[in-house]
Amino acid sequence: MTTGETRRPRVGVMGGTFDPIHHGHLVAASEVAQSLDLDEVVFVPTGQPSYKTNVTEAEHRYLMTVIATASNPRFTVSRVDVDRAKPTFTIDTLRDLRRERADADLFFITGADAIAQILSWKDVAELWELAHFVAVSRPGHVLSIHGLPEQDVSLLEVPALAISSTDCRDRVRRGFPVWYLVPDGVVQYISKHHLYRSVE
Ligand SMILES: Nc1ncnc2c1ncn2[C@@H]1O[C@H](COP(=O)(O)OP(=O)(O)OP(=O)(O)O)[C@@H](O)[C@H]1O
Ligand SMILES: O=C(O)c1ccc[n+]([C@@H]2O[C@H](COP(=O)([O-])O)[C@@H](O)[C@H]2O)c1
Repeated sequence: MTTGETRRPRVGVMGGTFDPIHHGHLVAASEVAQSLDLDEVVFVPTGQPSYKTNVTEAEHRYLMTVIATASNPRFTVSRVDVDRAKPTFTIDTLRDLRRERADADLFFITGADAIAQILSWKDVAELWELAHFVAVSRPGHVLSIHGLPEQDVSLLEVPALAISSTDCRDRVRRGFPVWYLVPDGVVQYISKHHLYRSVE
């Protein structure tokens, strides 16, 4: 960059169902932000996820995401997917964020399990034009760029946290603690709103 040129903001986008958000999500976003020198990471809870059924009400998942990210000045939360009255597809997420952040470069963050499925995502050819994709390691999943466009996808090893939302929900349902798997405020939110007590 020559003197006088302004740097384009570098914005990470962490999409997820976040049912509930846990420390695996937060560590992934933090590590990518550090490694790619991001100015901000926007967490985007899905509205109605396209491939998951029986998820918790979007407003609860959104509020838990706000609570979990509140203490990090680089983390923000977007309602673009929660407020869209149709199933969530990343193509729509990125189109909306591009409109809002026309001056920024977007970096969509996924785990190793999600990137392995990406070729089946809606309008995948256009996804590469809207953002660079950063896939992070996740215990139990192979992190691979095989079959993906190398110029559009980066891989990053992050500290291994064997945490999943499925396991957190299951622990709450069985009466086991989720302290230290999810942020303290999220533990309290789950308890206050009696989430995950029974299988819907
Ligand atoms: N422990 C983890 N380490 C690294 N990446 C993760 C981890 N948990 C989730 N991710 C990634 O975060 C994104 C959002 O994940 P999601 O909200 O579906 O959580 P999950 O734990 O996979 O949920 P569930 O168990 O309900 O399927 C996905 O790209 C996923 O791969
Ligand atoms: O666009 C798609 O076709 C698509 C299919 C599956 C998942 N995604 C996105 O991948 C992210 C993680 O999804 P999930 O279901 O694992 O929480 C989230 O942002 C989803 O919107 C996107």
